[in-house]
Amino acid sequence: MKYFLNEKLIPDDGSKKVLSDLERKVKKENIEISVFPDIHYKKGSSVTNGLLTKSKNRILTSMLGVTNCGFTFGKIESSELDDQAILSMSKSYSKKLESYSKKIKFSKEDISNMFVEYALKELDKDPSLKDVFGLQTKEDIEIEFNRLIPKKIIKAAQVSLGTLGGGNHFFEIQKAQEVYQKDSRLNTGDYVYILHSDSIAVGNLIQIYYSNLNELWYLKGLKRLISLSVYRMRQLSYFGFKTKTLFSDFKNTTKLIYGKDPHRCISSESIVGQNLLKSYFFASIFGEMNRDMIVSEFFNSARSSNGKISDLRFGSHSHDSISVEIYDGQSFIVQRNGVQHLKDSSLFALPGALGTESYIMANPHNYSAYRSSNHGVGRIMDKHVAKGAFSESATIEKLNRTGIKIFKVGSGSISEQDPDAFKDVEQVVKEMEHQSLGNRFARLFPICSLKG
Ligand SMILES: Nc1nc2c(ncn2[C@@H]2O[C@H](COP(=O)(O)O)[C@@H](O)[C@H]2O)c(=O)[nH]1
Ligand SMILES: [Mn+2]
Repeated sequence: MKYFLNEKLIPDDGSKKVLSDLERKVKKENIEISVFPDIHYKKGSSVTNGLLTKSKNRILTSMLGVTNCGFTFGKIESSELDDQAILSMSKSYSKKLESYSKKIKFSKEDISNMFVEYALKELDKDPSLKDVFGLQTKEDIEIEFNRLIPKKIIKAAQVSLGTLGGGNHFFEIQKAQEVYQKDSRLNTGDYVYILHSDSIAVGNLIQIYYSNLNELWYLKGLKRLISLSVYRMRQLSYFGFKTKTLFSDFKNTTKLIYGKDPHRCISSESIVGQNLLKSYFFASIFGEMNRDMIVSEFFNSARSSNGKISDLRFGSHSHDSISVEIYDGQSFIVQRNGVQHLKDSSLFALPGALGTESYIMANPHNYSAYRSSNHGVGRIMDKHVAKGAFSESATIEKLNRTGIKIFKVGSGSISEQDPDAFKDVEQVVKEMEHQSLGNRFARLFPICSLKG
């Protein structure tokens, strides 16, 4: 186990036990585990947040989730901006964003074409994936997309593209308080947006198709029974008729969807393993499409009231992923759960918590950390614990005192996001510098948050 943190940053929340169980279970599978400073326990999950696993060819099912949760961030460029203008453009965009949910805004053809265009771009950025996936041309992508992605998922994409999703997803505008490194891209007083969202409905459906359905645990009674039966039927149709791996790769397909062990592994070289990698790749593309859509809609909406305003994008980094990566000339399966894949980017976002300081960090390109860093500070209280510890009104009052303006666009709880449920950002940033995971580039403070 590789630790990129001081032990003091491991909260007393059960994560140590989860880690040792995981280590014991995967010992024989030859999987290397790295732990990052945002480590924390997540109710219902058999792994902690802040984990990266690397293996020659094993897909560890407990590390799979709704793929491409990530941060997209950049500077809002305009010569005439102040806090009031930011608040007014955010308020009008929040109304728009709220009204997007449940509306079909794109045709099936639009969605399929966007998937293919984004896939082409991704493969051009990382040409080694073309060989890994056997996707050399646009036609190859179209064939594999149609073979692996069911109509149900296209429909989900039609409805959800451009929406924020729930939970702790947010779109925040922050103001630079201090810029530590001389750089023409950012000055004190500039405004920065940070968007946190994932592949929402698309990623959720892919995750459910390729799982043993244990994630339906949170449903109760009849609802659970009905959902289980519906999804089992969908899986049987997907693996029996659409991809047919129930016949061509019976052993791995049944291990994947019926196996009880949360830490079961399947080979990435098996037929179902290959399909899984490509399906998660397409789901991950939706995460990117969606964050791009949200950001561009914000700027479109802001332009209607503010004229000259533009997006100076700093980066977009997923922190929940499964990918094939080359290290020292060899390819590996790398899975990240709450760990940002920074690749060659110069900057990355490090949000603190709602109503607290955040940072833009410079990427030290740490090869031993697989060009990765933690994706935030991490919790000291899991969501359900925070919900019990803080009332909705007490958290709102606490946030009001910080001066942040909150525009609610979803039905997520605010007390779950209470700033006191998170680790201290200064302590985490200091540790990141110590571990060569990132260097301070700019310190930010939020003006407003559009909350999912
Ligand atoms: N600025 C904000 N930062 C937040 C908020 N909620 C969480 N966080 C930070 O981001 C990561 C992301 O969490 P995860 O759900 O992807 O695990 C978390 O560790 C915090 O540091 C917020 O509302 N605003
Ligand atoms: Mn996330």
